[in-house]
Amino acid sequence: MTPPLLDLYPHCLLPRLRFSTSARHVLRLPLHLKPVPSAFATAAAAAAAASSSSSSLQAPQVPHSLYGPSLRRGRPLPGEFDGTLSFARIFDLAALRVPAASCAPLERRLRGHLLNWPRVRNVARLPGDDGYDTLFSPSPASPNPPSPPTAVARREKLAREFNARGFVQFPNLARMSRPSSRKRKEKKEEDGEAVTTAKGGKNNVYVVELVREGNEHGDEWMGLISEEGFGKSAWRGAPTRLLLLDQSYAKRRVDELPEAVKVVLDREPNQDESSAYELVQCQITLFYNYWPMNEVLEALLPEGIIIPAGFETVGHIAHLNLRDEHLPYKKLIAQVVLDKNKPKIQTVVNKTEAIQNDYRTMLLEVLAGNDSLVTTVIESGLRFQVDLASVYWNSRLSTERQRLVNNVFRNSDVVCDVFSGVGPIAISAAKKVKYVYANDLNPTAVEYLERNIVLNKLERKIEVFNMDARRFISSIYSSQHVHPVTQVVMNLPNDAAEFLDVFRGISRNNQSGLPCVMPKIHLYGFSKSEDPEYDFHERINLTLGENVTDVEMHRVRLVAPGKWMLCASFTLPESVASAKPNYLTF
Ligand SMILES: C[S@@+](CC[C@H](N)C(=O)[O-])C[C@H]1O[C@@H](n2cnc3c(N)ncnc32)[C@H](O)[C@@H]1O
Repeated sequence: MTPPLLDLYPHCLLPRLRFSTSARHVLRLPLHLKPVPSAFATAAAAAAAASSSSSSLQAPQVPHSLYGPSLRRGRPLPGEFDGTLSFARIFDLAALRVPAASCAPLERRLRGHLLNWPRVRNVARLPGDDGYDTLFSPSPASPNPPSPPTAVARREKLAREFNARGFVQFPNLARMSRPSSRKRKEKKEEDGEAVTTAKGGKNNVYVVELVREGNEHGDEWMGLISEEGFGKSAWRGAPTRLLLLDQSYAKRRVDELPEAVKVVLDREPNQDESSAYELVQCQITLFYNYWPMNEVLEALLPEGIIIPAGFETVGHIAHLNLRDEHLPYKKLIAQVVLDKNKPKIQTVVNKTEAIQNDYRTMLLEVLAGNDSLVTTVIESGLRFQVDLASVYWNSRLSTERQRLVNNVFRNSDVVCDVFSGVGPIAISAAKKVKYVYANDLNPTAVEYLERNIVLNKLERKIEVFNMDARRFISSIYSSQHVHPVTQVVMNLPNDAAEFLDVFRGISRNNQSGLPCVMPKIHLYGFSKSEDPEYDFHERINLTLGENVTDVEMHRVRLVAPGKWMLCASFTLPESVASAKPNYLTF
């Protein structure tokens, strides 16, 4: 029976602080989910028995530090216990309200006592509390400060002084008169309801508000909390800032604070003997956009499931490798990955089957974002267009490609890339070496290879072939190619070694009239053996029918527990090149 669905909103903001368009979707999660951490006990219910393929493996739960923000701490927004999982969490803090001008020196002085949460600035400004000084500072000629102007007078003055430079001089006004295009768009998308991003951090990651109850300056601060800025309840004093204090000082009285903070509060009296700085209580609300991917996933997924920690990226595509236990939640996981990695990531896919076909392409399922699997990857300053649905690409091999090009190839080399794919080795080699022959069996890969050669303006240095590897190697050595090959790359790790026999007798077919140069071969392979180098060397000897000496082995990477990808580099023995061929290619 299909379990009932529970609507989960990535976060629930107050109506005027609605969710940004990127994450406004509703996450629909099967109700049979195990309760999410205690903070969300009301949101997701029941045990995660539903996953037929779920593994019994218990995830090592990372202990949560007692310090810093966490979805497990704080409290939800009021009135959010209606079955909706909320990611908005409120935390109580203490802050020093200080004049804006003293903020920077005080920040230095109170270092160690200020809030130190990732991605939260310890200086908070409140909307509306801005610009008064710039606009209405008394002229040096008149020592008496003018009485605060009325709202009408302020608007008139602004209108008089606002000109082309106004946007520089009065950033607040500029913001009010010309909302950013993004904000305008959001406004439209919100069915006419205004979305405000003015409060607190960037992109609604967090919002700081003063706690009004019990605040002796309650009325005064009311204006700051309004969104109207210069509206009728705007702040009338000089600009102030809040220096957010370390979370351990929340709700403490002045006499309970450390000496360094007390000194600031005690020793900076105003002319009227009142302190220039005051201790205020405030609250910070952290929204869905604030929380890192792993925290959100941990809240959403049933307890005991290993939280998918990472993914590979290919251009705008995030490539997940989900375990069986994740599959019932694959769309949910993908949506979180998308939300947390926008705008760089636009599409999230999962591999549905291990690579098995000749072209080494993957069967991918698009789980979130747009459906396009055609993307552009930039590697070592070169651009590669790739269609992940029909060609091979592996960003994890970029270090290995650089090793070959930077440390192994010389400028005078002529490189033969037998299994070139869309050209990451061939094209980066062509930037350096004299000439490149690049081949692949997959016609689509060859199409992209040609496209990428043009994209990187290397048409004159690469010749492209679309044939089987054996035929390609034979034809390179039998026909009259101008450039004698000095380096051969064979990057088809599962099977490349099997193709080595094609080198037997290649000098016999040499029709160039020139002596046959023995190329250096860079052959890739996998080994699960305890001694992977020995194992791979044995395979090379077997296929070539000779004992090849001086083989340099390089461990490229561990592709699975106990399984190494290796690169064996050796000069083709003359005895092999002149031996009787044991394989007919034509
Ligand atoms: C592992 S990929 C390597 C591609 C490229 N070197 C890279 O690093 O992206 C192997 C490539 O070999 C091609 N291939 C497979 N069998 C082949 C064959 N018999 N002859 C030529 N190319 C082949 C596949 O189409 C694939 O593009």
